[in-house]
Amino acid sequence: MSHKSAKDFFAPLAVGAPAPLREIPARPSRAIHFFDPSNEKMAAKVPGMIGTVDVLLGNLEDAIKADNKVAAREGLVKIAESTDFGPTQLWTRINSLDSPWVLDDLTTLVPAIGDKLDVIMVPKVQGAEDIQYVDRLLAQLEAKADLDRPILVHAILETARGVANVEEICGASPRMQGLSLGPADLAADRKMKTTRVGGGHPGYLVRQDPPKDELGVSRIEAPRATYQQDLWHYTIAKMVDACAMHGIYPYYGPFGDIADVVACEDQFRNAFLLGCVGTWSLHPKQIAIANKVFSPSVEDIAHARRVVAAMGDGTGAVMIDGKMEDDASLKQCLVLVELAEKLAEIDPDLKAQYDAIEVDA
Ligand SMILES: CC(C)(COP(=O)(O)OP(=O)(O)OC[C@H]1O[C@@H](n2cnc3c(N)ncnc32)[C@H](O)[C@@H]1OP(=O)(O)O)[C@@H](O)C(=O)NCCC(=O)NCCSC(=O)C[C@H](O)C(=O)O
Ligand SMILES: [Mg+2]
Repeated sequence: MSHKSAKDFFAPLAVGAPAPLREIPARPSRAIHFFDPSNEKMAAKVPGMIGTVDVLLGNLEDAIKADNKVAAREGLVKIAESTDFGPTQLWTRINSLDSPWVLDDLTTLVPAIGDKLDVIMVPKVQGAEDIQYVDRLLAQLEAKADLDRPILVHAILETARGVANVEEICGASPRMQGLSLGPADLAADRKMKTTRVGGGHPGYLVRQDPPKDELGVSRIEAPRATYQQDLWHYTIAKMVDACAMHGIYPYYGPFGDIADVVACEDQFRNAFLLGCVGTWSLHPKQIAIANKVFSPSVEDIAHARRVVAAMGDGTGAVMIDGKMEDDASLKQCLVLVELAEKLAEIDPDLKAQYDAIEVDA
């Protein structure tokens, strides 16, 4: 595969297109809330969600019936034109690049609402060539629409080839904002034997070793604890590393068991701890879960601030509550403190909680 030379990487791909960003802003995006713009009930809820969710995403791809594709696209244009999104970002998920709808998605949305769209999510990305196609087309459309800032691109990791090519996808364009896991399509593409949209599976487990009898013979029929494992650990970790390497942002994806808010929270928290900055929300009740999980806890921020205060210039080692802290733990604490500061800028409740923390070094 040929790569652009370094000097051309940040050059606009069309005459008159806005200059690419050199750094992707770390805007809070704990929940990317999906809605169907062709569904009147859902669309009616959008204005009331502004300010309560970091990202609203008008979905045009899977979950939208073929007969409603045009209505969804037109519905999104109408909503974007008539709504002030305030602090909430507006994203869309376009149809897949091999579908009959995607060209009209892009050629309709960019001229009509390109100035309001922050990020375009591209599904089923297979490799750098998919991002480069969208990159050039967006530059042409942005130039034609006289936009003054580039629309960013987010890829969904939902094919085996996409996972294998994850690093080149992240580095394919300066528009790349981040990646999400698409566990349902990925499971199908990999021929995993599951039927769910994200989350765990009771069959994916390890079992405690068997106890032995008095002669030292293993009693394999004895009751033994089993521990369910995370089907998505490998892919999320791979995605997090690729994103971190390229200065862009990793997200978990959908959790389809809307009723199981407990397991949803667990899955989101695993992703948060591994380095993801947010997740998808498919139903209004998942927004609060995501906002809670992807905001550092007051306890973690209190501890992180103690470490920052105690470490002074950042060199050497100190003991806090019986544990050694040094440059490496300080850097972890700074990740949390900086995230808390960003979130406090847009979330007054969190700001009040973080401001109430007293640091005794
Ligand atoms: C999952 C749903 C189909 C459930 O819908 P419903 O049965 O209507 O739920 P409720 O009765 O509990 O809804 C209560 C009210 O809330 C409104 N509602 C529901 N969902 C949303 C929403 N996402 N945004 C705004 N408002 C919403 C209902 O209309 C009810 O309103 P009212 O009657 O006036 O009280 C539904 O939630 C849904 O379709 N969600 C989105 C699904 C989606 O986007 N799926 C695609 C993403 S996942 C994916 O693509 C897989 C991925 O790519 C992969 O490969 O892994
Ligand atoms: Mg999918």
